[in-house]
Amino acid sequence: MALVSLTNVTKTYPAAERGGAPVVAVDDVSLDIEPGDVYGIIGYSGAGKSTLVRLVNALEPATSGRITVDGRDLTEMPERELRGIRLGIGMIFQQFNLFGSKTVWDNIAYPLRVAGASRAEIAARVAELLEFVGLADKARNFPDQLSGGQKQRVGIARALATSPRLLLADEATSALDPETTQEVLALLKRVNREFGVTIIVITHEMDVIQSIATKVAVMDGGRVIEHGDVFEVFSSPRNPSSQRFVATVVKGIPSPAELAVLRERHQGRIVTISFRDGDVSQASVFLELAAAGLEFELVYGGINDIQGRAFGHLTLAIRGADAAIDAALSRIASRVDVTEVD
Ligand SMILES: Nc1ncnc2c1ncn2[C@@H]1O[C@H](COP(=O)(O)OP(=O)(O)OP(=O)(O)O)[C@@H](O)[C@H]1O
Repeated sequence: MALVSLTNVTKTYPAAERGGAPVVAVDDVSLDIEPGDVYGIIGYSGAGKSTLVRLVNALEPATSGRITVDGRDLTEMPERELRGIRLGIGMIFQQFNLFGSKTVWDNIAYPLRVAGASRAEIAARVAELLEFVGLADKARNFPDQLSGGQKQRVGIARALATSPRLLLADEATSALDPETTQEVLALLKRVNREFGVTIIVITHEMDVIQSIATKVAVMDGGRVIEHGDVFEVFSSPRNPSSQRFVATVVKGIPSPAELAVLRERHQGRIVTISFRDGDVSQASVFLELAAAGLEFELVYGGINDIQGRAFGHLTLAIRGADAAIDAALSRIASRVDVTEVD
């Protein structure tokens, strides 16, 4: 059974001005998040990602549709029970949201106190979590004595205090530099693997998804326009809008401006060939072109790695008789994706 299940969920906000149109922040979204998933939700600013998280976290009610967490329907649940649901969901934020006047220890202890844990339980759990996030020596420090990465590790420890099954991370690494981002992502991976916590990661940073998510949903205008296995969605996005989004982060796809430069610099037909792990080898493509007597050079390219599986794009300038190029490309296109730039 899915841990989080959304069925035809819509969230509408009233118009900001009188007479204006209401804002449909989440539009008819259906999504299942299975136990153990690290589920990425991506999309440009305003796509509806944060709203979706607030609905799952029961901070706001959906306008229509059904949301279940752990099999329990949030839609009709009284406030008292919703509070219990919220306790079972950890949350980390871009700005960390730590209590500045409390020590690291007290920040992590806070949710346990709210949940009514005993002094001994709190002491044991906080010590365990400090050890887990590698901050045992910072217990008595205050948040403003910590680096951004350390603050987020405290945020993670606090979110895990009540042993939630689900962790929501809303732009949790967006305020961090690339190296610290990788450290925090590695910690989230451990949270998922060692504690079996299901994680929903909201981000506009595709490299975050690439490094930790197993599944991804792409949102645009409140709708989920594509979802599935990260490798599948990133290596062959089907929806034109997700293709544009993916192209901005995937290595090897020239932007329109770069293509214009390539066309100026190189003679011949410009063709991008996309490879996926397990597809045909690059060598066989080059051999095919050479066997057809065509001259070609590699003018742009890149290989991406998503959790050990590779895919990439190579752009070639090919010169020779048009008919020979057409014949070679059609043979190649029967085995890999070929896109000619016109
Ligand atoms: N409380 C609110 N009242 C009115 N409109 C809202 C409210 N919250 C969000 N919206 C609108 O809903 C849409 C989706 O916003 P949301 O914050 O969910 O997007 P997002 O994908 O998380 O964007 P970002 O990455 O910038 O946070 C936007 O048009 C936003 O202006």
